[in-house]
Amino acid sequence: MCAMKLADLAAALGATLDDRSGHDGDTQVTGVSHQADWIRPGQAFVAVRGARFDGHSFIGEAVEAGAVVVLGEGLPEHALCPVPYLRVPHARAALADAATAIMGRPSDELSVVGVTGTDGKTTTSCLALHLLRSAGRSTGLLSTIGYELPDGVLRQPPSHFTTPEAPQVQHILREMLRHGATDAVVESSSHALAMDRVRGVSYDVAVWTNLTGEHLDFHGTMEQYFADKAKLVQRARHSVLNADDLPWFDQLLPLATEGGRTCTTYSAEGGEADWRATDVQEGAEGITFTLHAPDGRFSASLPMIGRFNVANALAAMAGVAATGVATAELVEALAGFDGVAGRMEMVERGEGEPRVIVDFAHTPPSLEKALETVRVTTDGALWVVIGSAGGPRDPSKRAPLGAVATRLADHAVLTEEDHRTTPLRDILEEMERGAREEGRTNFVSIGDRTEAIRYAVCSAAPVDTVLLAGKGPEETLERDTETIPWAEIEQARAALRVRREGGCP
Ligand SMILES: CC(=O)N[C@H]1[C@@H](OP(=O)(O)OP(=O)(O)OC[C@H]2O[C@@H](n3ccc(=O)[nH]c3=O)[C@H](O)[C@@H]2O)O[C@H](CO)[C@@H](O)[C@@H]1O[C@H](C)C(=O)N[C@@H](C)C(=O)N[C@H](CCC(=O)O)C(=O)O
Ligand SMILES: Nc1ncnc2c1ncn2[C@@H]1O[C@H](COP(=O)(O)OP(=O)(O)OP(=O)(O)O)[C@@H](O)[C@H]1O
Repeated sequence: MCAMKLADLAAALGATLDDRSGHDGDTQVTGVSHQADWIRPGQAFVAVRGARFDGHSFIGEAVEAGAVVVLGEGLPEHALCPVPYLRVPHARAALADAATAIMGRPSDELSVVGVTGTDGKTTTSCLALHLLRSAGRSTGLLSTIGYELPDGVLRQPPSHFTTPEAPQVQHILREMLRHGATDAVVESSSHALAMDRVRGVSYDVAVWTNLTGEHLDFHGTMEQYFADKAKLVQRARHSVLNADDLPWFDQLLPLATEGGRTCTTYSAEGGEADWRATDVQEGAEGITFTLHAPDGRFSASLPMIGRFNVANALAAMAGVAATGVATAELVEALAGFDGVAGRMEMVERGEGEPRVIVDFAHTPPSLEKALETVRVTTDGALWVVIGSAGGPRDPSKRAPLGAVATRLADHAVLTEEDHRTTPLRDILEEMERGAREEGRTNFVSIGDRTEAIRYAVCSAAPVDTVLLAGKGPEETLERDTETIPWAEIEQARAALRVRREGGCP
């Protein structure tokens, strides 16, 4: 177990001990958490003042669970803290620094590839993991889909995040090391970069996919969103940048090369870059292209659909090449990639059945790209089933999603997607408004997602494609205050079964 003395922890954080509670510097601190009900005996509780709660109100719960010290930006007047209180300037920074110190700075012993961007982070992370492992590197992964130690078993941290809070990040990196990892791929969300969840991770390589409007409810402006994500590039020894991602590429380039750090560039459009793709041919089962790499030209084959995956493949190859893997090896490994669950995943189908694809696209730009790319290999009509999340999630994307769905598909089925306590009718009306403003009427709204999927699968002709967008691999659906188990791929299979067995209306 990792542990450190309270006095050493205070020194490492540059913190002041509040003498109201007295203290013993020799107390062993065996871990740290921001969440009171996760505290185990001997750990430190960091009281974070958040948007919804003040962590100080959970001090009693944390101490009862065994917290030996509390860290925070200041104990409220008259508040009781029966254990030592360490005053720190920034609670989230202290959370990360404490976790990093207690876990013994695991990332210093790993070669870490970080991946950030609005779309394609998970796909690029999984591609990088596959390429590293194919090169014989013992590699771990931390990503939206969960985390993997080098044994390749997918596990879930105790909260569903792309990048969990710093104690989980540091713990998982330590576990990777304990299981013999030399390399790690860390998908790094903009929230994580903004909220110090990955402070304490020393990145060797930063991979940038792209930046489009998302999460503006949290970041406020595109400039702030960019600045938060750019932190990854500013911290890495080497960066891999997307030359097609304008205007951001031009702003990132100087940041990536500040202070003698290095960078490589890629372009899936065949533009000027170190890694380029030309002659892109999309087939029903995969894509081929000519790869122009710094050390030569190669014929590459990617067993995935979706033209944007060429960009993800280039990003992953350039990122892994920066850790010392030869291009020929990367090209060979790419051809053996199994894909990522819930991202352009094709559902098995029988004779006379439409092609059904499960995809995670849930932003207007990614939906646009998903529909455009699926269109290329669709002989008949294109159907899309799509919803938009409720609760605090960015409401400004609802109307654009309706617009994109009805403009680029022949038939759109608007439905639920984690509407939480937001009235579903309000979300659907926004999506319908977006469609109507485009002058489109090719949609129906069916609130129940199971029924919506069945309707599309039953209505589609054998030459058609049905894209089930938005849920991808997610395992739950949030309906009002209920969270129900969900598996989109099973929903798709069930709908095809209904069709096969003559159960369609
Ligand atoms: C905007 C955001 O990311 N907020 C996160 C943040 O909230 P916050 O700082 O406002 O904290 P708070 O909820 O007010 O709570 C304050 C403190 O009290 C503690 N607490 C709270 C309640 C309790 O019963 N006990 C307790 O100890 C909390 O752990 C926290 O330390 O810290 C909380 C504790 O970890 C998170 O639950 C919360 O995630 C919210 C719910 C969330 O949905 N985050 C999403 C948007 C997110 O992080 N997504 C990114 C990006 C995904 C993508 O790119 O698509 C991700 O990395 O997953
Ligand atoms: N490079 C890309 N550009 C645009 N869209 C993409 C790209 N890569 C993937 N997508 C689309 O975005 C969806 C999500 O892909 P992926 O999970 O890899 O991205 P992500 O950034 O991890 O998303 P999230 O953070 O929301 O999990 C895919 O299903 C696909 O439709």
